[in-house]
Amino acid sequence: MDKPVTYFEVLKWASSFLEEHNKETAIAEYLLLEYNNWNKTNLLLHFNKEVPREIVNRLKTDLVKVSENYPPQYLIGSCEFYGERFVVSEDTLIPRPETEELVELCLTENDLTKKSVVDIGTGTGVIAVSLKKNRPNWDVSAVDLSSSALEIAKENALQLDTSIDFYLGDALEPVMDETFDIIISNPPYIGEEEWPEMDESVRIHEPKMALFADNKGLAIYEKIAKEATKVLNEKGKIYLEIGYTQGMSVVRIFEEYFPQKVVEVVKDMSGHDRMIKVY
Ligand SMILES: C[S@@+](CC[C@H](N)C(=O)[O-])C[C@H]1O[C@@H](n2cnc3c(N)ncnc32)[C@H](O)[C@@H]1O
Repeated sequence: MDKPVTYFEVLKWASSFLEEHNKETAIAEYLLLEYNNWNKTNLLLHFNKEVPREIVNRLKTDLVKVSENYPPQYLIGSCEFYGERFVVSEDTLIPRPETEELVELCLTENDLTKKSVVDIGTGTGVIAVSLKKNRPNWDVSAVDLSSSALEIAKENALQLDTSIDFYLGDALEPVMDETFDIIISNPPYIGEEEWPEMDESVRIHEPKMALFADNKGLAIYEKIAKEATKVLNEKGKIYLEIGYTQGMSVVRIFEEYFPQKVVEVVKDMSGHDRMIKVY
């Protein structure tokens, strides 16, 4: 890789490097697109063009880190979510496509009229910011237990020109003197016993506070349910992301606290139980 190379050649070389290290070969294309701020068509149009030396060097360095299980999104420092670009850091969970489905569900079921909304465990702020972007009349609050994650969320809200009230604290505790039409959350829901099965890049590099909850990952739902009884408006709704095995357990928790409401499991695009809707 020391003599001039084309994008085609560099992609081929990077893909085989990743394959040798049991990593997804698509990461090579992802990195090249991100460095250049290109889409796939731009890359195709550059296939036979020479790659600048600084890009070859950056790719080499980054591929070594990826081979050591470092998440590529942290190398780039940002990622796309629901059509917008969000800053990410090691202090925040990397937003997942399943969470875009949670945002989509909430937007599909709720119109533009003014509503008060709270996002619990906002992380990068992806849920809160995406809702505010698409429903400018909503008053959106967001809570996180991590002050460093909250700083990233504030930066994203500012960059994406959205006004959100941020609170540092535990679940709904900082907003107990308010009431809400919608409570939404992608909380930490992994139980400690699932730890060994998790991908090393997640285990080592993503923040534990964003991943784990006690009692097989159910403790946070219990806390949210209990506190929500005090702040959810009579006709209010709750939208939650869940682990794909947790459907019935989370339904039982919310049925206990909200016996007057319907509690439903919603599947994601892969057909897994992924969300809970309380209405
Ligand atoms: C699974 S991440 C979700 C981040 C972001 N909402 C997303 O969907 O990408 C969970 C977030 O909840 C925060 N968190 C963990 N326990 C919390 C608690 N008890 N109260 C508030 N936030 C909490 C973590 O710091 C983390 O940012």
